[in-house]
Amino acid sequence: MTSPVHVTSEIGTLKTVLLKRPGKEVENLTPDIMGRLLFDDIPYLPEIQREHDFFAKTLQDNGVETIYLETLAAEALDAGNVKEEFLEKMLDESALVSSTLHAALKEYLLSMETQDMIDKIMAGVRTNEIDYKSNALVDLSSSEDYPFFMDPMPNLYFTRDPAASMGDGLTINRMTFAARRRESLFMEYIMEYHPRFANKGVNVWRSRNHLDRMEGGDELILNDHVLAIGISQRTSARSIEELAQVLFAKHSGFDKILAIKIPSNRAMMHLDTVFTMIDYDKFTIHPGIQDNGGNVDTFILEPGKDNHINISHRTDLQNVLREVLKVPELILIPVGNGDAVVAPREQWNDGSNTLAIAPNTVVTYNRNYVSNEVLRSYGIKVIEVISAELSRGRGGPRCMSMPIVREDLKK
Ligand SMILES: NC(=[NH2+])NCCC[C@H](N)C(=O)O
Repeated sequence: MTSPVHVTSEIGTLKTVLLKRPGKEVENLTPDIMGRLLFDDIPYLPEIQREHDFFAKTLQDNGVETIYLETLAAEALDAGNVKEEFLEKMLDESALVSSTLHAALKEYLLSMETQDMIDKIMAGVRTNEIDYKSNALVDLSSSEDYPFFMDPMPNLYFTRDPAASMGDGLTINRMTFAARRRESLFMEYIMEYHPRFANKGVNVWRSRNHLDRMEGGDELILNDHVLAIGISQRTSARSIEELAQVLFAKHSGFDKILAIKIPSNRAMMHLDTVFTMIDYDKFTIHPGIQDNGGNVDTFILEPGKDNHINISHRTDLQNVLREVLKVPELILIPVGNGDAVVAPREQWNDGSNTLAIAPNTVVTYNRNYVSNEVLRSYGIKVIEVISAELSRGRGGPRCMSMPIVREDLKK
């Protein structure tokens, strides 16, 4: 039986991708909370939706099936008859102050159609939506008028992060920040109950029930044997080692992981903000992750004797990639042409966050025009999408897409 999840590279022709159309959650941001919710500005909803629809249409026009997180989530709950169970878990994870509020929100949300309930949970629940007066001391004594009972989840349109396809399976991730932690619950239920995925042999290599963090923006599938995973603000070294244990023991097909250490800061939160694969022998790179000699700390994890993991340390990333990919030459293309102003500007707007939809063909933001021209000068086919509002969330085409099926690469 072929698995409904199948991704053995970053660049194989993209067949099916998971998206989330930005909804009210991106408008439920205020200057007071946007920093905590990992936004730098507040998108204009009709425009961000128009841009996202354009992104989806671009993928469809190139033969990609687009499926939507919000739709699959509602279908999964109905198919599994688990609407109430899901809601209970979601409320448990929503930092509610009291059990009476829990009960009130449960009644409010459960009375909705499943799709409306999902959309509402994603958008957030305002305090003025239900008639509820808290008698908890924390509320009675609080001088702050916080407007939400349940916070919005504005980062959901970055479907790449809460889960990541890997071979015939995926990781469902424990997210770093509380602002995004509930997001991966949707994927857990989709894999468990949606008829497209449930009981179809999809391996969950790592579940969200871990203490250590991992996010899909750090997880790159270099080929059917080799992964690159960022040690970053969002993914810990420990979780990479834990994942390696599982992948090596369970005959996943993956027998090498390059753990690439990148600076831990907001601009470079995930490996895919500074490094993405474009072709068999080409990558984008933000020069900011290399030292003056072009070095990057890279650790190679491989299966050793008796379930041990052998780890070797290298700094010559370019050579390491050339060796593991078995290509005669390997090209690292600098975002913004490496210019001292253009590179950090375009990287900030995800100039190196390319989404390959086939070898040598990428989707990128139009605003990163310098990087796009550099890519074209290497003979790469660059398909641009509009990006004024989408980029305000600090994620690009790769972050906004979670491949479900890619064609295998020809050997
Ligand atoms: N794979 C990525 N680079 N995702 C970008 C996610 C951006 C999001 N605002 C966050 O901070 O989490």
